[in-house]
Amino acid sequence: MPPQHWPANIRYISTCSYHSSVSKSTHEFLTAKPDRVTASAEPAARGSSFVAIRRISDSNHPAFGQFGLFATKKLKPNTHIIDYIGEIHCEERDSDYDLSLFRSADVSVGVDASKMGNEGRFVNDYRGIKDKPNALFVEVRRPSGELGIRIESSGLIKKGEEILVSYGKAWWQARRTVNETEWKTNSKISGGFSAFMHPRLSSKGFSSFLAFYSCSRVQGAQASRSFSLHRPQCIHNKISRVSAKGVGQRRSIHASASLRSQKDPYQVLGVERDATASQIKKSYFQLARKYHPDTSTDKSAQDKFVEIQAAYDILKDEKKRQMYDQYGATSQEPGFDPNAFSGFGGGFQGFSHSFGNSDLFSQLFQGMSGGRGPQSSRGGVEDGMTLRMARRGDAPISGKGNPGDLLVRINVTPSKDFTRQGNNLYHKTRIPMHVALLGGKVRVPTLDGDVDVRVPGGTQQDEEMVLKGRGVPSPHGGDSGDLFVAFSVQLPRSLSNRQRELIQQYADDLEGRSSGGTSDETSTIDDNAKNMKRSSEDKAADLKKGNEKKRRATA
Ligand SMILES: C[S@@+](CC[C@H](N)C(=O)[O-])C[C@H]1O[C@@H](n2cnc3c(N)ncnc32)[C@H](O)[C@@H]1O
Repeated sequence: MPPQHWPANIRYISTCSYHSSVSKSTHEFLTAKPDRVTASAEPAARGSSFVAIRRISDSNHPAFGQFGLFATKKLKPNTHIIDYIGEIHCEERDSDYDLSLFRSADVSVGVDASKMGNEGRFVNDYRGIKDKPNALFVEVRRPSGELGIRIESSGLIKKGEEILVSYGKAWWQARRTVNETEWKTNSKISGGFSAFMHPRLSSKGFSSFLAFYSCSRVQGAQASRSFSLHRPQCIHNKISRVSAKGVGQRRSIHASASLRSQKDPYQVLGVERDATASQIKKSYFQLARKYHPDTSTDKSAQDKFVEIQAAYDILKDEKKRQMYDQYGATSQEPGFDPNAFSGFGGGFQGFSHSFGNSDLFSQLFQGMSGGRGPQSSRGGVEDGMTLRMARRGDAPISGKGNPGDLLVRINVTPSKDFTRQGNNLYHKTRIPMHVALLGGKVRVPTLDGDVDVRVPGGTQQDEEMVLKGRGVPSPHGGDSGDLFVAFSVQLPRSLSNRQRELIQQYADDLEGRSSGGTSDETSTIDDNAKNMKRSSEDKAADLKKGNEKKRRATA
């Protein structure tokens, strides 16, 4: 029976439902039968006994008019209040009730209670209501083996008090940002933890979010973990605010020890070297299920789970796998570049390859803030783009497992030389009138330094010349863009007498008149203007005379 105030258009369910977007292997993983039931003898999914849905009638409440979840009795700290029940799916959804359940490099699972769920869907965020939350989302393996999320009290909750959690700063930031402007162009979004899926993200935003999330998420899971944890030491896109020194220090704590101790991924996953992608995936899911720290009784489950993740990380990625096959474990080290010293790094990848092992972050910082780092400026990165550097993020809070990913949000400093459209660059160069008329050379900046460009005689104002391949390299490894050079013809503001005489001759010649005399003074722009006026008056007079002649001849 649905509880009081349950909305008629939403299905009330007491156990999670699985959407068709959840693949068989993901489903198996999410519902893994534990080797041994470790959880207490609590009900499979706690229902409504501790909570009631109430309409928010306080006009000062930010969710005024909506509903909230209230305690029906006094709840001690760490009480399992209610499970968050909804539809488990692997889709990108536009829902404010979509809680993030599990995320790996290639699957993202949410529990969405927008169309079906239980009372848990009515829990509000504490912001604007209380100083801090009194409850939190906790990930659990239910006694049935099902992976789920429940709401637990973090402190004492009085009878009648609203149960409030934290959705995570990132969720609110994303929500605000998405409402205000497009995600793509926003550079203010900081990473951070978000319990809910970010609302209304474009595909691009969504994948960025996944990456942000993977930085925060504790991998190599513990039996239960807080979903409201915000990890301030995570560094995302705020590179420009952090000193190179500070960044370097932080980084050194989490140097890629796990990478260095990497075992043969084929052996770890128990597959042949020529295994297909689906064989690898299958084996990964089997092993991940077997050694999941929540359910496995194996003492070394945690370490094995981490190894399995790391191995899969390489073998699921065609490029990484190819590199591993060719160059071995070193190829997975940060900064490894098979084409070292062979010139440009090749766009996106070149960017990450450009960092050596010594001090990745300070180099990164220099590259980013200077904006002239050869790899970053040639790498084809764009303003607002996020570079993901696998496992260069923070270490798991548990101390075990792979580090998260480092996401670097690029803020490209505008260039004074170029404007950019896609991979093409535009540069406007001034040329003197005589060069425009007679032809010549002009020095033009390019990403590789200044070059001489030949200007053809008779070049018109704003005419463009294309320097093929001198634009920005494609971040995806394709052709570089072009550099378009637009010519701006500069007219002299003043002429010497001789120059004026010559121009006059030119004008007379053009207009079929004999040359006039000159004075000894240097003409100014005003003189020129007067001359121009005079010359057009002359022209008009000539025309009049000509017409007169014509008329007479006709008559
Ligand atoms: C998971 S639902 C919570 C239940 C919701 N109040 C209802 O009646 O359906 C999340 C939505 O509740 C609202 N909400 C929750 N906490 C809020 C807060 N602190 N301030 C403003 N709105 C809040 C927002 O509209 C948000 O999208």
